[in-house]
Amino acid sequence: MSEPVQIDIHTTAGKIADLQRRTDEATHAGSARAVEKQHAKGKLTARERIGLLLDEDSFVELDELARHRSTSFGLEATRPYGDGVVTGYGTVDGRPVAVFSQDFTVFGGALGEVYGQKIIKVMDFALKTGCPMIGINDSGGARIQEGVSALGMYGEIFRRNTHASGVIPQISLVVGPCAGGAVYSPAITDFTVMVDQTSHMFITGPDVIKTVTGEDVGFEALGGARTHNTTSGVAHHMAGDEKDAIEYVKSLLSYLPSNNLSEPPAFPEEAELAVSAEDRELDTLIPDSANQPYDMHTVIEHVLDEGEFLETQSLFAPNILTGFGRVEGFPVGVVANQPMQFAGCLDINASEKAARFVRTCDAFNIPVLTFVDVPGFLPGVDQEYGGIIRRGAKLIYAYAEATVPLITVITRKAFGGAYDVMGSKHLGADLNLAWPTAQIAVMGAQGAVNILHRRTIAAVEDPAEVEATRARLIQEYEDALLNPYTAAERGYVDAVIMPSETRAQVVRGLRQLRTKRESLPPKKHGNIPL
Ligand SMILES: CCCC(=O)SCCNC(=O)CCNC(=O)[C@H](O)C(C)(C)COP(=O)(O)OP(=O)(O)OC[C@H]1O[C@@H](n2cnc3c(N)ncnc32)[C@H](O)[C@@H]1OP(=O)(O)O
Repeated sequence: MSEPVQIDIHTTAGKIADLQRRTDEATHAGSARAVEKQHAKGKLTARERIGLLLDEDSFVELDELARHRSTSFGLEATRPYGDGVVTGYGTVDGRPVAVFSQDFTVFGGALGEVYGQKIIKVMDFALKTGCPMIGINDSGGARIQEGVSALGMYGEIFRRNTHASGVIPQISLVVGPCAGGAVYSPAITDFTVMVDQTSHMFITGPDVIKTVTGEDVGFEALGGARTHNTTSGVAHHMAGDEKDAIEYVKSLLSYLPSNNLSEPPAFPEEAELAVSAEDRELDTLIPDSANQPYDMHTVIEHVLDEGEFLETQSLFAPNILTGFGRVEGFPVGVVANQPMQFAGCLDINASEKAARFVRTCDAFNIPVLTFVDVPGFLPGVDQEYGGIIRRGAKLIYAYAEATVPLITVITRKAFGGAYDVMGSKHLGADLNLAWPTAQIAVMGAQGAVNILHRRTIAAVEDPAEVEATRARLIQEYEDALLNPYTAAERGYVDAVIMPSETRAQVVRGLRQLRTKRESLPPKKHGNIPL
C-alpha cells in the first residue's frame, strides 16, 4: 500500500492539492464495496446517471463539499463529502436543466438535513432560472439518525415541488427504493419514470403490511415499476434499464418548454398539405360495424410528423392514449380514446390519466389534439363506488380550464356525457372536426331503441317479428341520428372532413391557433374535484 501523500496546506501548491484531495474524496464518497453492490443489482451510481443524462462535460456541481454535522448515533465518525446526494446543473441537448441524484452508496441514499438543504437549494435554483428539474431517486428515505431534521427537509422539498408545479417541468427518475413519505416528491412532479425490477415505491413496505393487515406481498408486486405503471398509475413509463429510463426522460424534455413563460422547443418545417396515398389509408380505417374496434394509434401516427408518438402511461388505462408528438415541428399533446380497450369507454383511470395530461400540456403551452371514439362512461358498481362522478369530473375541468389551442377530431362514437367531456366545443375547444363516420348522439342505437320503443317492441305479438321490429327501429335511429350532420348544423363541429384530410386540417388549424390568446377570470385558484 502506498503512503498517503503529505500535503502542506501552508503553500499554494499544497492548498491546490488539498482541494484536489477533497474533490477526489467527494467523487468517490461511496465505498468500492457499495459501488460494486450497486452495479451487481444492475444499478448505476449517482454520478454515472448524471453522466448519461447530461450533455458531455456540461455538469456543474453544487455543494460537492457539503457534509452533515450530526452527532447522533455515532454519525460524527462518518462525514462523507456531498452527504449522499449529487446536485448541480448542466444541459440536455443543449438546453439548461437542474438535477439532483441520490447516492445509494452513501448511507443508502438516506436523506439528512444537509442532504435536504442541497436538494432545496438546487430546486430554488431551477425555479429562479426557469429550467426543468430532474430528480433521480434512489434512497432509503429519511435518515433515521437525523430524525425530524430529515422529515423537515422532505416537507421543504414537497413545498418546492408544489410551488414549481406548472412553472418548470419536474421529472422524477425512480431508480431504486423510494419509500415512505419520500414517494410524495415524485408524486407531485409532472412525470415519474421507473425501471423494471430495480425501482420500488411504497408508503409502507411488505413487513409493515404483513403486520398490520396480514397481507403477504413482495417488493416487486407491491411497488415495482410494473405495478405503478399498470395498476396504480403513479408512474408514466416503465423502462427496461436505466439507460432506457434516461433516454425516455430526454425524449420528454424535447417536447417541454424550459418553463411556463417560454415556448416548447420547435423545429419548424412546412408540411405538405396535398392529400397523400398514406393519408388515404385513413379513409378505409373505420370498420362498417360500429362494434368492431380499430387501433387509434393508426390515426395518431397519420397526423403526427413522421408518425412519431411518445406515449405517456402507455400501460395504465390503455382505453385512453396520451402522449406527445409534433406537427410541422411544433410539439402537441395527444389525447385519444382507444376502441381496442373497453371499446374506448371512459372510466376512472382513463379520466384521471387524461385530465392530468391535459393540465400538463396547458401548463406548458402545448396544444392538445383530441381524437374521439367514445361510447360513454364504463358502467359498473365498482366505477360508481370508486367515484367516477368526482373523478370523471376532473377531465371536464381540465379541458374547460385549458387555454392552449385545442383541436378535436371525432372519428366515430361520441355518445352522451362522454361527448361533452372529450374536448367538445362546449368545453372550449377551438376547432372541432368530425369524420363522416362520426356518430354524435345521446347514446348508441341499441340502448336508444330499448328506451324509446320499449312499448312498440312489447306490443309485437309474433315472437318471430320482435327482432325484425327492433332491427328496423335501430336502423331508423341510426339513419336519423348517428351521424355528424346534426352537430354540424348547429356548429358544434366546425367541419365534417374526409379522414384523409385530417393531417392537413390539423396543420392549418394549428397554424391559425399559434396566436391564440385566452385567459380565465382572475381567481386565487380553482377547486378541481380532487
Ligand atoms: C417524509 C419521508 C419519511 C420517510 O422517508 S419514512 C421511510 C424511512 N425509510 C425506510 O423505512 C426504509 C429503510 N430502509 C430499508 O428498508 C432498506 O434499507 C432498503 C431501502 C429497502 C434498501 O435495502 P438494501 O438494498 O438491502 O440496503 P441496506 O438495507 O443494506 O441499506 C444500505 C445502507 O443504507 C442504510 N440505510 C438505509 N435506509 C436508511 C435510512 N432510512 N436511514 C439511515 N440509513 C439507512 C443501511 O443501514 C445500510 O447501511 P450500511 O451499508 O449497513 O452501513
